[in-house]
Amino acid sequence: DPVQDKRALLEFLTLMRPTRSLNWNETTSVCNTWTGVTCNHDGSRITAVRLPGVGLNGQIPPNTLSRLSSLTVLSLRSNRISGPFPVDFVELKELAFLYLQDNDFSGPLPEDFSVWKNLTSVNLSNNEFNGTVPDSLSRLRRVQSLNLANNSLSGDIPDLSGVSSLQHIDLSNNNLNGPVPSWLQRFPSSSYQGIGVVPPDLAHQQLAAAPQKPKPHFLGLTKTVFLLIIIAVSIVLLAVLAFVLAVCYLRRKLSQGDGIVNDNKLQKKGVMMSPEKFVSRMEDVNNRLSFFEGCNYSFDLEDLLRASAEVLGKGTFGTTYKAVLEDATSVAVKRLKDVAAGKRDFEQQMEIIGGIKHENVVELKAYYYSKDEKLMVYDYFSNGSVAYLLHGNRGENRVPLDWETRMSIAIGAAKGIARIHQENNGKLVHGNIKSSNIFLNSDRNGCVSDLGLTAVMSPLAPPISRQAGYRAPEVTDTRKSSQLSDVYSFGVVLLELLTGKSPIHTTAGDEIIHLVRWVHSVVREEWTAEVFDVELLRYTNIEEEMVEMLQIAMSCVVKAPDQRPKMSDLVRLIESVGNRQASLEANKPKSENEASETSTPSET
Ligand SMILES: Nc1ncnc2c1ncn2[C@@H]1O[C@H](COP(=O)(O)OP(=O)(O)OP(=O)(O)O)[C@@H](O)[C@H]1O
Repeated sequence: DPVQDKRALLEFLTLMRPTRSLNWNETTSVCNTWTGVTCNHDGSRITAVRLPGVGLNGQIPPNTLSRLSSLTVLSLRSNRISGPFPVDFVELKELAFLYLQDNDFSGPLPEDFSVWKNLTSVNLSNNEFNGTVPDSLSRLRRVQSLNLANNSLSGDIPDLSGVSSLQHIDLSNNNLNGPVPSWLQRFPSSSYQGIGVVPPDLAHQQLAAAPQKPKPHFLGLTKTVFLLIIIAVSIVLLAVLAFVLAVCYLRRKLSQGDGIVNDNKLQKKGVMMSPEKFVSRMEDVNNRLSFFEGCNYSFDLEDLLRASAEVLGKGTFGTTYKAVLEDATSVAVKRLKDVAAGKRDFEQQMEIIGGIKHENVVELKAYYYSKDEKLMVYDYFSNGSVAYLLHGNRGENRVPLDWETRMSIAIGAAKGIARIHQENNGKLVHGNIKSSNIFLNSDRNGCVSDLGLTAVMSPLAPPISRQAGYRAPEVTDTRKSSQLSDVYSFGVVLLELLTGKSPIHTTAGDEIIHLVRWVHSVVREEWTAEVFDVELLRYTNIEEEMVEMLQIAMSCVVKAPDQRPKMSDLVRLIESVGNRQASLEANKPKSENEASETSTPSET
């Protein structure tokens, strides 16, 4: 245990005396048991303290938190902390995420923000900070999100046009001088609404020039006007009261409802929930987002609920949302339905999945399990899935998916699946391989997502499942998936890459086509060339490779599972197709090489 850090936190706790009791016990392990505290890998230092809505009162005692010199995340939001911004926070040199919003801090902001070189996200909104916005903010190089809204800041808006990392800023509802600078105008207008856009001098001049009206006094009004005003005010008050009662009623319903998260909450933008209430409910049952080691995210379940969310799609196992967090990070959150496994089995499976660190497997960053909700959190892939790249955006401005990228997708996905098959003593099954679960990693190679869920879900029979086109014939329900049925599904993805067609699609005459059967029939008639995507016909010198890839794909989708190749063999085979083409290219005479490069559109 980090003894010094632990002592600093205990002193902080004793002096702050939160109204909600924390399980911070001198005799227990700070890294393993203390609520809201995270340590580094070897447990030698505390790196994150998150205490939102625990009823902290009064000023932060000096020389307590500031001794946690390895702290990167500090969240004390939604408490009743008062007093000035703690000057000794300058000691927290590693600080990257600082959340002090929704407190009663007052006084000026720190003058020199540049002492926190790693600062990535700062939220000081909803306090009573006054004074000016420090110029030193413009020297931050990593800051992505800055929220100073709803304070009493005044003076000029500093020039942050050079802070290229900035993705989100909110200066709204302060007394800052206008006009709104052009760099700020590239952000949504809500970022600067309610700041005084007229310089105070000008405002004075305008006031002086305006004819001064005598101040009305209610005793000077006629009786009828006075009565009318009273009636109007009463109606407004009644309406407000009715509204407040309705909101309270709805909130109660929600908190008693059958899930911590429901579709409405996730779909509505910026959903607010009383932090105190929410946190207590989470911690009562000791439910928190479980992050995996090495994950550099710093948000909690409440942040997820407050994030703006957009439905990406409904799949076999649930609905996936894109959530944009306060610090502008986007994550994909999969909300599972019909989980059959109990908590321990679920957690065990998540640990297996989250333990896989491979460039061709989409990393599970965190998960959440409660009786009513099961969530999985991944990085968000802004380019969309392979399904989107192949079948989406078929309009005029479609960017064709070139052959090299298709090969990189195939090789990457094959390596990812082969890696998954090594896990859990060589027994782990992906169970849901399809093009919407394959993305492009930073090297533009395929990487696979959504693995290992069949083991924890209720069984799904073929007619219900949307996996139909990818499912091997022997799989009668999803729980019977095997590594060899993964090979079949991967073969269907290869066919998709080669033909550009979805696994089940309809023709112009509404005939339903099953891709595997269609390819078989075309090949049987020896019209092999007909199967390939017309988009690929623009490239020269790739026919041989395409035919070899077609043979590999066909070997995966044979009916008898034991005649299918293993994933490790497939990696070798597909790589040899790619490598051979590369070496052919390299051995060509220079002029020829220049004239016709593989996967370069021909000049037709
Ligand atoms: N990490 C992610 N980043 C971006 N988009 C994603 C991410 N994960 C999933 N999606 C997209 O969200 C949509 C819904 O995904 P989801 O996995 O819930 O369903 P699916 O892939 O259609 O079916 P299944 O549940 O059988 O996998 C799909 O279009 C998928 O490509």
